[in-house]
Amino acid sequence: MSSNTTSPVREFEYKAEMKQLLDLIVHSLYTHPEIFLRELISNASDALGKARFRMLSSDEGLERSGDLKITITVDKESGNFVIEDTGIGMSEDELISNLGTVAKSGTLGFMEALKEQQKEGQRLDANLIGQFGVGFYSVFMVTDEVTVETRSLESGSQGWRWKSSGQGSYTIEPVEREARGTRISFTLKEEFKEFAEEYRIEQVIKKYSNFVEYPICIGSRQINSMTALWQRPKSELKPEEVNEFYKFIANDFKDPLDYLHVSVEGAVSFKALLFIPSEAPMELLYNQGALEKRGPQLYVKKVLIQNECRDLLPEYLRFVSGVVDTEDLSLNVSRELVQASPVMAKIKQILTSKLLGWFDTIAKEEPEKFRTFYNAFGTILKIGLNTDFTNRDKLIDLLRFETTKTAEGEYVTLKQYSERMAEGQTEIYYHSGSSRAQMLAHPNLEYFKKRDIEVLLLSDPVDVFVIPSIFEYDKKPLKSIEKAEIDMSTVEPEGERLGAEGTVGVISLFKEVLGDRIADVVESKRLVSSPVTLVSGKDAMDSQFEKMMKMMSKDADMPASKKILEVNTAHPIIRNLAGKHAVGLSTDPVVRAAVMQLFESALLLEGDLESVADYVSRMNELVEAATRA
Ligand SMILES: Nc1ncnc2c1ncn2[C@@H]1O[C@H](COP(=O)(O)OP(=O)(O)OP(=O)(O)O)[C@@H](O)[C@H]1O
Repeated sequence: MSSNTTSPVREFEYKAEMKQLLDLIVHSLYTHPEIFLRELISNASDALGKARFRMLSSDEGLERSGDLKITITVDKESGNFVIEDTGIGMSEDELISNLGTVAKSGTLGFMEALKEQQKEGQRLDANLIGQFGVGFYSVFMVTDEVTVETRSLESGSQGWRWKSSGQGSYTIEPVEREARGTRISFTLKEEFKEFAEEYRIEQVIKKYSNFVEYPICIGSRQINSMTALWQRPKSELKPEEVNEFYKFIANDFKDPLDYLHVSVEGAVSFKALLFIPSEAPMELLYNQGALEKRGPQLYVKKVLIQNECRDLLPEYLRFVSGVVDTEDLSLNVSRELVQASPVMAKIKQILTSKLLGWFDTIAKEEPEKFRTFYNAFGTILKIGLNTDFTNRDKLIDLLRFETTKTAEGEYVTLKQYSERMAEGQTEIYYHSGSSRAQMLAHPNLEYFKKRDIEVLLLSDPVDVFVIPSIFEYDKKPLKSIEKAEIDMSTVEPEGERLGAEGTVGVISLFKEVLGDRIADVVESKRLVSSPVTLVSGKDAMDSQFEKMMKMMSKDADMPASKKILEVNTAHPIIRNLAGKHAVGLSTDPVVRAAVMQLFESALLLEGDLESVADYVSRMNELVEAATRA
């Protein structure tokens, strides 16, 4: 390509603002220098998109020959780098306005952001470049001089060469250029010669531009093997292909549990391909806080804008991975603008509702799959109950519970529970504890077993935070069975109850021995076969909830709130103690030890017994007394 000798090379000065910007790019950006390649590819892909559009929308005067593609050619020895596209190209005026000035509104924002970072003493991140629409200039991070040769796709148009060292000026001259589109060439600075290695370029392409919809070739080899799957109609998606895509974007080695293809046209338009992983990712298993940083990838017009976009889904749905691609945002939108954009808010709202609907469909149509899903992500979903009030009812219907009437690992919904409640039952009962076995052994269940009333068994630690906040389902209040307020019509205990006098006596004995370790002692209506049990007062915290609070609080010595002790006045032990009291043996050490032991056994069942040593030594005293000749 020779320069046209009849036209002089014209030199242009950059404006002061532009000089400042270039200076920042050359001297201040340290992290992610590979961004330059993403930016050049993104510009090339835009240019190809515009060319395709022009070709589709007008018939005449355009050069249509050749494929729409991007070709990269490198020379390892010299560090020469060339990227060429067959896109729309630029006229002289376009070159001047596009590559010579900073007319973009994003640029000032970019400089501000860089200055902010600099103030905070951070290493400046080239990633910012893409967010502010000054992508082309990132090339000055890796080279001292750039040549752009370009020719517009209008038939018979003149070719132009633009050249700059990014210092203070650039030159433009006409050239003879046969090919349509743009060719950008430069020599890499010594420290960036890695980008003249094919493997390195391939890495960067795979990382940022794998789903650009035009071929990106190094020489004649196409690197971006996959197309933008989400852009295809759902019916054309092959499961193997979709699985491969998932593994690539989610860095998972297993196939996803399921995927959802979304295509929305209307007030906002976007396409999405979303995945439920087959297992909860490690980082989420141990740290739900990690949700905050996750999110699907955001593409704008098939160009990757953000890898983990937090604004597309509410936190409790961010275990879902995938891609969202919209035409309704501008490519050079900044992160702050993405966040504040009404487009994003709308997409988030639509996606949330689609996802919840999808989970519900899985539940109805593929119960086994739903069980796997719920076991892995149920706990995370529950976060939504206290954060997403718009979708609360949908979330409540997705909840699953084991109950006293299900087998282990079998679930019911609140709807099922409520529909099979016996006549006369007006409340939904739950019991929380650390395991199913421990919960089933609890004396507080005796009443419900005897009356054949189903009780939800909550063993997920987060349940105690979320389930009570449901308050009621289908107008039926949810009640913890350990609350003293539950209205229990008397169920017949095993054996005969004490008379009024005996009851008053034994209660006063318990009160006197236990003193301020207990809030109150009352006659139990719920116990059938156990002598005593502990319950919480109407306004007291549920004991499981209290335990969680204690675990989370720094104050490990936080005292447990006092419980109400219920005594079963038909139980032989209680009757015996009433007898001792009646004959004036309240101060007998064995009687007192027996009372204390009953109380501490109840604590033990709750998991609240503090001194096991005292408990065991008292037990030995009692055994000794019982075995005394
Ligand atoms: N390969 C190309 N072919 C045609 N025009 C190009 C090419 N590269 C850049 N341009 C033009 O130069 C302009 C400036 O590019 P630059 O990368 O600085 O910003 P941008 O592309 O608008 O923003 P961003 O890089 O964030 O998408 C582009 O908008 C485009 O008009």
